[in-house]
Amino acid sequence: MLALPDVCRDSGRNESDHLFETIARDLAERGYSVNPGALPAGLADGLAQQCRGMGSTLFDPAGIGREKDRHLNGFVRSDEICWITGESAVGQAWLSWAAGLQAYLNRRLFLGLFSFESHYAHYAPGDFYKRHLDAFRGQANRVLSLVVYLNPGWQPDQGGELVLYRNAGDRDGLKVTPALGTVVAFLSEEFPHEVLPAARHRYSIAGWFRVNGSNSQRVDPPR
Ligand SMILES: O=C(O)CCC(=O)C(=O)O
Ligand SMILES: [Fe+2]
Repeated sequence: MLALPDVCRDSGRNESDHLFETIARDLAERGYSVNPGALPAGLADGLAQQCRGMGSTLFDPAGIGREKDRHLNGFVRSDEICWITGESAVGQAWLSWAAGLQAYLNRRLFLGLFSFESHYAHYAPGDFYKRHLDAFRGQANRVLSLVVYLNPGWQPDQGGELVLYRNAGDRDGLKVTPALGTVVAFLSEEFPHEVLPAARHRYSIAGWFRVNGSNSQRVDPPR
């Protein structure tokens, strides 16, 4: 078992409160927030180590869509993923950090975020995820997307950027380098985005906060 004292001792509460406030303000003003190097360093290092140490057998090819609608489509995305369930200390620290963000945003913006799901993603050199939306208005209940990057020493010429388009008509987008500790949040129904191919292995966590989608047919959360 790896010792991860920084992660467990210091959940980065004060540090994170400042970040959470920046994210809340950005979301209220423009619907997205990009924060280079903002994840508490101990947590970022622990997550970066864990996803590299897991070995490829724990990753599955990524699918498109949820539950019944899930299918594989190598034309749209070619990465592989591993859901984070909180069975390890570092997984637990991540989920508790995300729960802190959830509580903060609910207090500040009354978003009514109800559950959170997240996975590690591994893009091998050349892998990509074509332009897409994480949720469709009125259909899904994913409301806020959260991505953090786990790549120390990423160089600008190595590609692998997230391109965040400000609306359906935007063709240029805002490019985000997937460097260690960068935290990105955006409204899932509003911002099309894509992942460009990279020259090196690219590790990240992608997560989604959902509102309560329970109805007479289905009880949330689904897992
Ligand atoms: O890794 C990224 O930059 C974004 C990933 C993404 O768009 C997704 O998993 O839905
Ligand atoms: Fe996405």
